[in-house]
Amino acid sequence: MDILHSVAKVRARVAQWRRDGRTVGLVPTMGNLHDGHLSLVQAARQECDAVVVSVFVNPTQFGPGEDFDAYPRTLDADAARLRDANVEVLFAPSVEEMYPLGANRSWVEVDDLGDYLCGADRPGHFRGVTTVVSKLFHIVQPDVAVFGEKDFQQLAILRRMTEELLFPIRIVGAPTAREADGLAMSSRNGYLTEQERALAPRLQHHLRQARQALEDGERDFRALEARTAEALGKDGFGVDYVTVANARTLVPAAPGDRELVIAAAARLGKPRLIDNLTLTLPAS
Ligand SMILES: Nc1ncnc2c1ncn2[C@@H]1O[C@H](COP(=O)(O)OP(=O)(O)OP(=O)(O)O)[C@@H](O)[C@H]1O
Ligand SMILES: CC(C)(CO)[C@@H](O)C(=O)[O-]
Ligand code: BAL
Repeated sequence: MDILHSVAKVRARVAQWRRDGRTVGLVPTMGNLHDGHLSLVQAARQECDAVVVSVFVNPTQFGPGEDFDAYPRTLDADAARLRDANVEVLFAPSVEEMYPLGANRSWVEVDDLGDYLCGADRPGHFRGVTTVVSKLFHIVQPDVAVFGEKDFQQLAILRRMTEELLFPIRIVGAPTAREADGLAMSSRNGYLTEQERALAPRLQHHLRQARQALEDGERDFRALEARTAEALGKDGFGVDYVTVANARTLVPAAPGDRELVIAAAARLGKPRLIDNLTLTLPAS
């Protein structure tokens, strides 16, 4: 595996692969890799002849007061894991390489799907994500790019961006990888104290309870959200949102919606954890 830091070197490597007739997969990450990231790499591996994983903590998707400076940067350990996974290229650019003119003035923004869920709590976040992912798409020009369903709204927004901006790239969503106790894997789980870590799976537990209630016939979505938020609060979470949403539009679900996502973001000590479950209601 090669670790490349410059846009020019990645472009040259991909051009060589293209001359050799090889297909290319891209897995964008912010590093501090865990088994969830590795499952994305496996998915890319299955689809493509050569895999690029990017590790870049993207400043433009962090809001003021968020953890840009503290975000774990563990490039040596990440490289070792990616080497074991037979990745061809690890692209680890500097901020200057990705934002050559300094303060960014050119943005890619999806003017939809961002009004609810994390978009409501993190103004500007998804504009930073779509901008940096567009840059990565232009640099690598992959056939396939893989993103996790754990970041459900991010995946929906990136699918929309890819389709509307006519990127000739197939977006693959990978299922959420979980710890044995159900907690969704996340780099930010590393911020949890031992006591918080023991509580953290309760987020998934309450989402499962909510899904069960829907399967059992609950149709008052707002009441279910309130009950779930209250249960999380009693467990010690600071709840940012619990929303039963239309899985396609991400708008809070209305009567008649059948493809649903139950999504939540909740703070537990330092980190803000997110998780979601999807379900399809039977036709009534
Ligand atoms: N548990 C997981 N299962 C599947 N995919 C995941 C999981 N966690 C993260 N991903 C995906 O990995 C990619 C890179 O995410 P990122 O580097 O932000 O990891 P993260 O663990 O989610 O970190 P953070 O704690 O910042 O949310 C994204 O597409 C994300 O959806
Ligand atoms: C897609 C991404 C790598 C863009 O910085 C980031 O938002 C993430 O890690 O999910
Ligand atoms: N996985 C989402 C990246 C972020 O929280 O900034």
